Amino acid sequence: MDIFDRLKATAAADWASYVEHDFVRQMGDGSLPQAAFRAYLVQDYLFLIQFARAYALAAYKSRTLADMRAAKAGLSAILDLEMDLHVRLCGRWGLSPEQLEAAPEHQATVAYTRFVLDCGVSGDLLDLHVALSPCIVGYAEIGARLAGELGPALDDHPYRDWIGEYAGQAYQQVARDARRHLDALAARAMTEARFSELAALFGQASKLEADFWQMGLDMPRA
Ligand SMILES: Cc1ncc(CO)c(N)n1
Repeated sequence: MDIFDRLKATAAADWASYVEHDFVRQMGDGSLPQAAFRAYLVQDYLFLIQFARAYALAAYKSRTLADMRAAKAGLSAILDLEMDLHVRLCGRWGLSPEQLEAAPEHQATVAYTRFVLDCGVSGDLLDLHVALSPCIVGYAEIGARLAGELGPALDDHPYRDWIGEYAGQAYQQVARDARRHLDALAARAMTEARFSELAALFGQASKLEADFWQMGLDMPRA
């Protein structure tokens, strides 16, 4: 069992509230209203801008080149891979990257991103990577699960671009690397006494992910 599986098992209920959220279920069966998906995706763009800062902070907090390269990989996954999806999908709805960047941040976006940034500022590199891990590994898990359930039906599914992106080779590899790096970091920096603190951070980040999905469901109705 790697550190990620241990964290997930310890924060099992919070993890389930995230990866099995109604938003995810509705995205999978195609019943998610497009307005909810749009509201979510615009906020997710703002979320990614803050997460890019969190990876830059991880580079700053790195004392080894290996840690710095892992932070750089996270930063480029956001700037060079993931954000393209948002720009492409929002472009179809007539939204430019400038308009996305200028959108007001929802409280759920502020809460989650600033929580993670604070974990990095007040803690060390392990705290920061633990707080970041539900994001990257969770989306890889959700994407792979939905793609697996849909099989060939993914081809003409309303959310095929999103599911395909997170189930795709490139993203899956980023998540595997992030998971391996977290394990190496824990082997170096974690004491058993610290584990419950880290599990609490992990559980909190998972809850904030669930709140982020919920924001997507609630916003069009607000
Ligand atoms: C809210 C959220 N969590 C995780 C990811 C995956 O990077 C994302 N794009 N957005």
